[in-house]
Amino acid sequence: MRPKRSKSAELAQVGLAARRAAVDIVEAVTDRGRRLEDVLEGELASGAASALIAKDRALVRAIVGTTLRRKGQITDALDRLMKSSLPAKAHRLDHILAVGAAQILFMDVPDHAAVSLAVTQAVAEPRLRPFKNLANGVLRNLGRQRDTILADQDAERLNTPDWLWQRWRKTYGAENAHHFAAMHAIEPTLDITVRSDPAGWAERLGATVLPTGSLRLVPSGPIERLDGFDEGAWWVQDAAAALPARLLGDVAGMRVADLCAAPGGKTAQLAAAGAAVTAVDISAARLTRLEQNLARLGLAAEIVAADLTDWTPAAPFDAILLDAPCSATGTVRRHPDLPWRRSGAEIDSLAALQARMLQRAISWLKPGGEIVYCTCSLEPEEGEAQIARFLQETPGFERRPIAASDIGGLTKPITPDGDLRTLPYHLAADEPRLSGLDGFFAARLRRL
Ligand SMILES: C[S@@+](CC[C@H](N)C(=O)[O-])C[C@H]1O[C@@H](n2cnc3c(N)ncnc32)[C@H](O)[C@@H]1O
Repeated sequence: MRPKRSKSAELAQVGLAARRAAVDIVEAVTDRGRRLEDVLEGELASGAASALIAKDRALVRAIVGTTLRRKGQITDALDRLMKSSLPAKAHRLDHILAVGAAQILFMDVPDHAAVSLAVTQAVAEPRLRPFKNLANGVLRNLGRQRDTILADQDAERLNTPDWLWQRWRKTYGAENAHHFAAMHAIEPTLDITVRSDPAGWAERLGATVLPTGSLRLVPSGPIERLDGFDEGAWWVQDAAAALPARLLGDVAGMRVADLCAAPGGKTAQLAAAGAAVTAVDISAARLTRLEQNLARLGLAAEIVAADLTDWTPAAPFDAILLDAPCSATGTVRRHPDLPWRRSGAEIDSLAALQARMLQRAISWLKPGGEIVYCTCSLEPEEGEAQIARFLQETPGFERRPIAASDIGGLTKPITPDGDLRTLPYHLAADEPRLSGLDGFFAARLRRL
């Protein structure tokens, strides 16, 4: 007969699987530079977390998110308590300690549980076993000294790697850099774009209608189970990401190119508004997602898998949206892994690619037609400076300034030149969790 396992032993087993999965994910992101979204998807589908139920999967997400959002503070706190760094062969223990520290410092997990689960993981790995007392001592001390350590830290500065901090300080000033980083510590809400009846859907989903028309909610449970998902009434899209397509105005009946379209949030907006959309992207895998998204929403578009730097359309367009590939530094709220996987070295080459794409795209526009250029970056090279240079060097185009009425009456995200510049702390609400926007830049240009 199989020996009966006690309820608490089973719970400990589940707790352990969740922590193991969290450590695997943090290791893949920080040591191997993998994207958090991809690793999470893989782990939950077939890795250590695949057997977990929804509640425990959510715990894995929460632990990993906290470990990455608070990475700087966690490293600083552990450094204060460890006399020397670990030998290379025990490097995985750094991740086990970080995941333990995230729970002790920032999560509603009893200290003794976080400590014991970390020590159990160390004991289970022969290379780490000799360090089990160290792990135990450091994490227990962390629990004791939590308040003193946290009070002594500059959280925002620590949680932003140097490359990003220096850039933001130079462009926006230290105070703004602090404000950005403060927003990055908060797990953002779910923003969705509805096809119609925002007020009705807000009521059904318990959401708020933002001034820009997007809905904002804190979902309980998986997104696919929310009301209206299966019937294609809405799609997930940050409220800032929903603005660029709106800048094209009424596109009903127009031929519109959505360039760099996948996974299709903006394609869906344009198609839902009645445009005949040609959606172009280089990535076949991402276009498959775009196709699936459109199918769920009951929307259609011409889908083209092509590299924009050598593709040419058969006929010109009435309007174009170019959502160019970029450093994505405006999306750290939703991608807390990004600052730790990037170095900023890619920004100049991305800016050069964006300029090339923009120059090609404008030649596909009918006279009098408009193009919206946008990036989800906070870096001026990919936004303001890009457009300033474009207007200086390209005759036959003018900026059509963005007005507050184009973006639901918001005035803060409009630059003196009339471009859109959303910042992570825009759209402040009383409740921090309901505040914030991704950092987007957009400019609207007209062919004369
Ligand atoms: C910011 S994402 C687009 C997001 C999308 N517009 C949306 O709203 O869902 C940038 C896209 O550019 C695509 N891309 C990158 N280089 C490209 C190229 N040379 N030609 C076409 N697409 C490219 C990427 O595959 C990626 O899907």
